[in-house]
Amino acid sequence: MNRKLRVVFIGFGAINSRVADLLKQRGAAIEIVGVATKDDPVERARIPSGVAFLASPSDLAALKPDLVVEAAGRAAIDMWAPSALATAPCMITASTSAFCDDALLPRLAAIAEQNNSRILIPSGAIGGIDALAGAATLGLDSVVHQIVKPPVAWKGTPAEKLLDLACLSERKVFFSGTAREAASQYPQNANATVVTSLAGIGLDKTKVELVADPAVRLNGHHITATGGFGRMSISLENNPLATNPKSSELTALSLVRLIEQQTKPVTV
Ligand SMILES: NC(=O)C1=CN([C@@H]2O[C@H](COP(=O)(O)OP(=O)(O)OC[C@H]3O[C@@H](n4cnc5c(N)ncnc54)[C@H](O)[C@@H]3O)[C@@H](O)[C@H]2O)C=CC1
Ligand SMILES: O=C([O-])CC(=O)C(=O)O
Repeated sequence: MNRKLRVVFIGFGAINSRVADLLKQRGAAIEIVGVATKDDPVERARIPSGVAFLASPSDLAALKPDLVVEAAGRAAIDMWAPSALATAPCMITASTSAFCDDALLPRLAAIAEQNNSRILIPSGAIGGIDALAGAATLGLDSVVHQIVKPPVAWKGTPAEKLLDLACLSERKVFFSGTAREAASQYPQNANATVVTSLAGIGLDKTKVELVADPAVRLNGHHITATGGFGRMSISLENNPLATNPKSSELTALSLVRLIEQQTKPVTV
C-alpha cells in the first residue's frame, strides 16, 4: 500500500496507547484516524490531538478505516465488531475472552464474509501459536496453559475472594479448570487462554491453571501440548505494562507487529 494505513483504535488504555506510541516511534506507515474509549473526560483526554473521538459504532463509516484495532475489553467486541467488519477490510480483536460466547465468532465471521472483510486474532501475550495450530492439524491429546502473575495483577478479580492478595507469602494455584471457565471468570487476565484454545483443541479441552506468586515480577505464560506431532513446551516471562500490571508488554508488541504486517508486501 503506497498511502498510509488508516487505523481506528477501539480502547486507548494501557495496550492501545502503548501500540500507538510504538507505531509512532517506529515511523510506521499508519495514520490514526479515530479512537473510541469509554465516554469519560479522563479517557478522552488521552486521545492524541486532531484524532476523532468515536462515540458510537455508527461513527466508523465516515472515517473509512483500513483497519480497526480493538483492545478495550470483552463487551467492546460485541458492540464494535459488526460495524467495524462492515466498514473496514480488517479488524484485530485482542479481547478474545469474548469468544467464550460460542455464537459470537461465527456471527462475526458471517458478517466478515458478507463484507469481504477479515478478523485477525493476535497472538497477544503468548507465542508459539503457529506451532500449536500446525500441531493441531494432526490432532492434539492435551494442552495446558498456566498463567503466573504477581498478586497485584489479580486485584479486582474473583481471586480476591480466594486469596489475601496483599499478604500472600507463597505461590498459590487458585484456579484449575477449562479455558472457557478461566476466560469467563478472568476476562482481564486470561484472554490468552482463548487464543491457545482457538489454535489448539478448543475452550473445553484446554486446561488452565491460574497462579498468584509474590516472588515473581513478570507475567508468566507456560503452555504444554502433546499430540501426533510430538510435545511442545512454551514459556514466556512478560514484562507487565507500566499502566496496567494485568496486561503484558508482549500483547502491545504483538499488535504492533500485526498492524505493521498490513502495510508490508512481505511478512514473517
Ligand atoms: N489477547 C491477549 O493476550 C490480551 C488481551 N487483553 C485484552 O485487552 C483489553 C484491554 O487491555 P488494557 O489496555 O490493558 O486495558 P485498559 O483498562 O488499560 O484500557 C481499556 C480501554 O478500553 C476502553 N473501553 C472500555 N470499554 C469500551 C467500549 N465499550 N468501547 C470503547 N472503548 C472502551 C477504556 O476507555 C480504555 O481506554 C483487556 O481488557 C483484555 O480484554 C489484555 C491482555 C492480553
Ligand atoms: O497480558 C497477559 O499476560 C495476559 C492477559 O492479561 C490476558 O490473557 O488477558
